[in-house]
Amino acid sequence: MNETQDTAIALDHVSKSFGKKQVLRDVSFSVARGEAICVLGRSGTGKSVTLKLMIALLKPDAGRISIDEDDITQLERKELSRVRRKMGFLFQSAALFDSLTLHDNLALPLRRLTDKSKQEIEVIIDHVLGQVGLADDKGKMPVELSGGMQKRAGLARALVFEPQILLIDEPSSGLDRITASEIDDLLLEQKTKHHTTMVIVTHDVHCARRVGDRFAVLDQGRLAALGTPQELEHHENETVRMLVGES
Ligand SMILES: Nc1ncnc2c1ncn2[C@@H]1O[C@H](COP(=O)(O)OP(=O)(O)OP(=O)(O)O)[C@@H](O)[C@H]1O
Repeated sequence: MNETQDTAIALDHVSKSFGKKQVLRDVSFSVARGEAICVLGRSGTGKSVTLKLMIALLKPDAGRISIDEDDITQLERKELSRVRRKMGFLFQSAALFDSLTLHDNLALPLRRLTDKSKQEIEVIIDHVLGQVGLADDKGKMPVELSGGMQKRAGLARALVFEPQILLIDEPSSGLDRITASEIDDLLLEQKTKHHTTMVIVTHDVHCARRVGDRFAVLDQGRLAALGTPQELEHHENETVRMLVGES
């Protein structure tokens, strides 16, 4: 397999500004199929923006962003939907619809975006809720779910389309250490069992070390370092060493 076939996501000289503020500066890195990359960096350094660029919620000012062989910066809306269908997203808030039960939150995208039968949809919902340990909670409203359960529900919703790529922003924010580590377990299982490619933005170095194969460290909008935790522990940049070191 050549390098292109083996690459799920590639950022190639990507820059992004908002008004006069330059957020990302000439960032290039790629994520191999089945690899989990954790994006680390201080607050406001462009981690979430990087994730949003990867699903074309934002457009770069310069550079290419490829998902498999598609440069998503050049795609029309219809083509973009085809590419996005391969991807699942879990953002900081699980973003469930408050007026729908957990079951209906999962059923809605399946009804809208696929021609699956009612029965097939029920099978998928039971499967993903079982995967995240919420099999008994499908009748609950989002407000009845704890923070950890909401994260798991968000993950379940990201999984309904069996995505090849998962983009996750802060999987453990707002969770206690034990609940956070349960989320890490789910991500790890998704990676090992389903070989899902993952990009995880996190401030939680424990999560990063458990789930991430490599770290991409952003510092003031530049890619300051890319490598395994072991490779980065002795990096020349002190910010990198502090971010990847176990506290
Ligand atoms: N849509 C937007 N419009 C204007 N500025 C934005 C927009 N999105 C992000 N920014 C700015 O870009 C910068 C980087 O934001 P981003 O959310 O990527 O940071 P981050 O590294 O994820 O931070 P944190 O760790 O605090 O979540 C910030 O200064 C933010 O204010």
